[in-house]
Amino acid sequence: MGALKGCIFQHQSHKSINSAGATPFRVHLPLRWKTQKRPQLAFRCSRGSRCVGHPTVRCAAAPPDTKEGTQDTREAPPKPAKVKIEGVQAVALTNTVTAMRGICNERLKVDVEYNLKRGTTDNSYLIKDGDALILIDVPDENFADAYVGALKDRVDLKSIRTLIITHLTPKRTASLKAFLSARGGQGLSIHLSNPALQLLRSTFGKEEEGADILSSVEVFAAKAGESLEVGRNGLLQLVPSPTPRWPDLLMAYMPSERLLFTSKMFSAHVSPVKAGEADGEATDRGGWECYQADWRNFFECMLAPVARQAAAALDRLDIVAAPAPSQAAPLEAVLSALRATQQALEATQTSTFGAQSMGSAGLGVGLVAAGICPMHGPVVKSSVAELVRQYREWIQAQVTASDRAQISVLYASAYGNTAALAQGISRGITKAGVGINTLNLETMSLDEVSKAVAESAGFVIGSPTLGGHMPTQVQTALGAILRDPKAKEMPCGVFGSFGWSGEAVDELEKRLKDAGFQQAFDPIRVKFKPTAKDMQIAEESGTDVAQRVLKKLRLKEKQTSKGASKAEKATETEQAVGRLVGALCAITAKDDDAESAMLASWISQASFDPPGLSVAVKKDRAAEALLSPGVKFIVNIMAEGHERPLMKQLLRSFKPGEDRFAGLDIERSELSGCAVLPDTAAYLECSVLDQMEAGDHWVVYAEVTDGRVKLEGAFSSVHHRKVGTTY
Ligand SMILES: Cc1cc2nc3c(=O)[nH]c(=O)nc-3n(C[C@H](O)[C@H](O)[C@H](O)COP(=O)(O)O)c2cc1C
Repeated sequence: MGALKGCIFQHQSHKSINSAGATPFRVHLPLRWKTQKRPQLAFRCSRGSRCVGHPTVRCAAAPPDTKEGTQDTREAPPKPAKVKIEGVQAVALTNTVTAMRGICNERLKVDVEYNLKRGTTDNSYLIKDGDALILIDVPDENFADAYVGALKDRVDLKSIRTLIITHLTPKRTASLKAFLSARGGQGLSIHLSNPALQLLRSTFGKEEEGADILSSVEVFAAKAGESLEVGRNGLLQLVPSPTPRWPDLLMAYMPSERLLFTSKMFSAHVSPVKAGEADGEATDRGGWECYQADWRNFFECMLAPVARQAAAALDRLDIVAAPAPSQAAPLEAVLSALRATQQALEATQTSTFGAQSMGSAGLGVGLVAAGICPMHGPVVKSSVAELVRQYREWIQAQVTASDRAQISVLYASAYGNTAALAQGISRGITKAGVGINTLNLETMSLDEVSKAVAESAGFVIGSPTLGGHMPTQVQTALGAILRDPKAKEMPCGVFGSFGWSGEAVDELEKRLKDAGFQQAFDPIRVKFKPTAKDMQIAEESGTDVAQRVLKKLRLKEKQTSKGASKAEKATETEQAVGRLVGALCAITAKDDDAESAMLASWISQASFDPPGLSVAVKKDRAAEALLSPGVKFIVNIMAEGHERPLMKQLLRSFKPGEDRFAGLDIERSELSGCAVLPDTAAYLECSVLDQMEAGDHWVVYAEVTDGRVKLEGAFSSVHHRKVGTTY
């Protein structure tokens, strides 16, 4: 072993790492793996000799603690589940624009962090340019074959002369490769942002075949304010819109059709297409009422952590929603109405959202959008005004929360597993009404990390275990935190994904503990990809750390104000609201291996036929995540005189992911698998149909699909209060 200088792995398999004996090695790895298709890992042996990289070198050394040929007991990472493709559908949006979308209607367990319960679509758009065509985007690699096939059936690939790429990832370069291999590069120009161009060159362009095809393509880095000509009189304006999450994001606006191609912005992971729907049939029926929860969820996962930058990107676009069409009106009708009103709009610069013209970068005037064409989910037609207005409100709420208190979420992640946990934690923090500053340590300087922590009221730090350690970037960030005396006063937490030993999280925990830091939740250690339960724990941990931060803030505020009780301080209105009563219930919900329960009295019957009810769920409740449309849950209605043990059980504080029913004699519903609690008056099986934001709560509307009376003759337990400011 001593003679071994190092080894290059051409294939990124854990088995090969194991057989080379990763344990005594120091791993120097490019954290940009996720942006590389087949990464080469440079190892350095524990004696410090630098690895001499050569792609044909193969490491033949046996690990020191196993005999050659003995079976390796370390676990290989689970294979990612294959996404089931429904097909690729072409839908004409106008006479010149057709949406081509790859459809997946099943629940995507592989992407549990995005809560993909209603499938998703991967959209691209074909624009008629005289006799030629412009293509906007190629889909994820899962759709590559079906997509190129569908495109070939529809058009002569050679007639596509321009390709605009609004966002590029390694998985999209795979589809690009399929497209270019089928078409050839001659006579094609590609427009993309500068960061996307760098990625294209460093991945696809490095492969022999890729470099060959690319050499015949004209590639342009898009500049702000740049326009491409479309047809005789039309234009397509390109708007680079970088955010920290998507530094390469590019949007495009087509004034002649008033269509805005927004890439990831205004996307939703939901499939608006029913199975078996043919080309041209889909109309993306419905708008805000159908997809609001999906748009919101996408925003919370992807944009809430970078709200300030998202605000800047939105300002740059300065979208002015066109007057909303009636739901059934075809887009064409709206467009002609728009043509008549646009001049007036441009002259006054008054937006539909009030006098909020925010000054666009590079485009001069507000963009009148009759349709928003995103990368995922439905084309936004009837809900442009609503969606844009809500985006502004969500962003504003996030910025306001950050102004009050902010938590830094610091992480590095080579394969996205630790990143997924960071996402879950961030969601939990947002739910509690605290701002977040998410920092991918791979791309941040030490100064930026120190500044972010100094401006925060709490922090969480996450790391994968690689070669028995945390990567250098995490080590460095941890060093900066340990040196900051103010950081020691902050609620904090650690998390990370690992394969077999998981030293990184242990080390993070130990070093913070030894230095006297207060960790708000138990370390989150997840083997490879997080399950639904792991994500639940991550989310609840995020809420825990945020609530600690808020508690500290409230304590500070209390010290500066004279302390009277809530009831004494209540206004007459608040006392009057407190006269509203409800039945005392316990909601039990289950989603895959994640489960939760909560005490609830804000439940009312809301429909006779079919029977339906509404439940108000506080936004920072753990169970909130399990009450999204499509989910089943049970309302256990407590019986007068029997409520105490259940209340005692459910009102104690639980650790993230802790079993809420330990010690209770519960039964399981055959219909939903949810817990049926003992000694209740009755229970109702419910299915969530809709969700509406209502102040600091979500109002969930659910259909009652079944029910049982358990204690014949028992009265329901009623919850009385003094004021309307608490339950
Ligand atoms: C080169 C390499 C070395 C690794 N070394 C370890 C290790 O020493 N111990 C361990 O528990 N897991 C190890 N793993 C497994 C990773 O920790 C695991 O894949 C984890 O899910 C990565 O998290 P991420 O997706 O956030 O990067 C290693 C993986 C690779 C590719």
